[in-house]
Amino acid sequence: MTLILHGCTLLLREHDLLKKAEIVFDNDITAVTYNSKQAQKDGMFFCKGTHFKVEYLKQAQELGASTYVSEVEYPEIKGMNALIVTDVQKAMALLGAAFYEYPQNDLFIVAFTGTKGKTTSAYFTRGILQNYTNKKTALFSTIDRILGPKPEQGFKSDLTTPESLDLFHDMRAAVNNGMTHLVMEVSSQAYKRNRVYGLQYDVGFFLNITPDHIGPNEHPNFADYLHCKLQLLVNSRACVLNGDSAHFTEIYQAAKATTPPEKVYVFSRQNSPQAAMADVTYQNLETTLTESEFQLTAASAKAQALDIAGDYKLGLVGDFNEEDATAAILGAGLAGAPYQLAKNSLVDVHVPGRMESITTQDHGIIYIDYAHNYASLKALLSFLRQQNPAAQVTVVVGSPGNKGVSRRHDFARVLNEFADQAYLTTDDPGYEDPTKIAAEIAAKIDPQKVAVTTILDRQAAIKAAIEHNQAPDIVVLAAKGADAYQKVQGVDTPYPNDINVARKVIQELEA
Ligand SMILES: CC(=O)N[C@H]1[C@@H](OP(=O)(O)OP(=O)(O)OC[C@H]2O[C@@H](n3ccc(=O)[nH]c3=O)[C@H](O)[C@@H]2O)O[C@H](CO)[C@@H](O)[C@@H]1O[C@H](C)C(=O)N[C@@H](C)C(=O)N[C@H](CCC(=O)O)C(=O)O
Ligand SMILES: Nc1ncnc2c1ncn2[C@@H]1O[C@H](COP(=O)(O)OP(=O)(O)OP(=O)(O)O)[C@@H](O)[C@H]1O
Repeated sequence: MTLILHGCTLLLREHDLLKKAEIVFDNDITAVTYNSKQAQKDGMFFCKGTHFKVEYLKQAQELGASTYVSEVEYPEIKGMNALIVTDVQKAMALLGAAFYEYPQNDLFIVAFTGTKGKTTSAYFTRGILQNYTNKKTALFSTIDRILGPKPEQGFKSDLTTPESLDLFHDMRAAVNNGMTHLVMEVSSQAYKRNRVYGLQYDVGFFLNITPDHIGPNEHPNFADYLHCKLQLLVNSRACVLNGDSAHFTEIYQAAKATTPPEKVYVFSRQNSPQAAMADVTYQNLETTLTESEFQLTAASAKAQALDIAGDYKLGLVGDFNEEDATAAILGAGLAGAPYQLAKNSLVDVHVPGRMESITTQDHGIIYIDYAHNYASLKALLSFLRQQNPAAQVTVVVGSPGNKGVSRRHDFARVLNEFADQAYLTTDDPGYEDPTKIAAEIAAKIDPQKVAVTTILDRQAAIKAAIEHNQAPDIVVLAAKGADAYQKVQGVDTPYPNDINVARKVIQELEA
């Protein structure tokens, strides 16, 4: 793949991004990168980021990069073309898409944003579309990125939504691997950082929004968080909205502003206030310990045309999973997948670390779930309370360091509302002291309502919680899902994951 330098300046000018172009020699660009260590001969290097240093640009030049794109000039760098732009992230997304020859044009893209449920909905949608497309659906999720059918074409994700260059690189790889569809998660950071600038989706979902990701490295306030998320709708050819989301009026307005009404779909719970205007409603039929059954009704003519109404079964419990599954059925339906195929596919979908359960002989049921903010932990615990009114609920939980600091008090609040016992432990402490994080959670827990024990060693905390639990009581291992590491002092320290730890503890206890 090649970019012509003159073409780059034209593209940047067209988007009013180019401040200045210093062309030393007019060569073709044969590589693009933002990582100096990966720079190549005749490559284009993007100078971006909070911790950027001129040494990186020097290294890129030494490795052969001939052009740099930057918001500031580096006069000390001689013998390189310089494209000075007003926004390097936007420039990188535009030039990245051009370099990889617009792979998005060869993919039907279903995109999800929302505070909660992106990964689950993406997995459900892909589960259906894999059968509909004969295994030609790629996935860009928080858990993993799957670019093709072979095991080596999938890997663990570092970000929910990758940097633009990685995004377009991976889309191109997916197309080259024969993929025709892509299901992807779009984080608010992706818009804040222009990782998806210029990208259009065939179907864009707004699942829900509650305060989260507000802090020094993320969003300055809730208004900014909502604004970033709404951008997804402006860039979607068809929009699907959860009518039960907070801020629905603003969400609906954003969708209507740029998408014709016949391409805007609303879904809601059947008994919700928005049901009257919803195109699709859903209601629970039956829930067991491991399965839930629900019914989807198509109210409007455009929803009926999709052929998705009927009864469905999920191998995952939790009323929030029915919400995510309804979204997925609509997304797959808009891609063409009909009812029977969706029904048969959905029942088999497994989402790593989301509502996994282990039924023990003597120690009750253990639930492992990724709930890691107020809204998701509340959704999880209120559901389990409602399903098991006679059970005592023990929660093993910690809160991360250096981000989402408000979660500490939020966790205390939700534990006060729904738990009987809490084991406070370690969860990605980063550069903070986990003892201090646990103490901050504990300080807001009402000891009259919740018995608190702090055990920083996560495996030991899980063991203690399960050991002391008896049927019909429940243990919830919250917030880490299937994470296979703890982030400690900037290092991803291997951790066997909560599911494996729980299995091992139960095996030892019941041997
Ligand atoms: C705040 C944020 O979005 N930061 C991301 C951003 O960092 P940055 O652009 O500031 O880059 P930096 O780390 O300061 O490094 C500066 C630059 O020097 C380059 N470099 C560095 C070293 C070197 O030797 N040579 C070199 O060229 C780096 O490649 C980089 O381009 O670009 C990096 C990739 O280049 C990301 O890894 C990093 O994500 C950080 C780790 C992160 O945690 N981001 C979170 C907040 C995030 O994006 N989360 C969302 C989900 C949350 C949500 O729902 O909003 C996500 O999509 O994952
Ligand atoms: N629709 C929903 N509403 C509220 N909570 C949900 C919903 N769907 C899932 N959850 C809860 O949130 C947790 C995370 O779900 P999921 O990974 O699908 O969300 P996400 O949007 O990808 O989250 P994150 O951005 O934190 O990675 C689940 O383990 C579950 O407890």
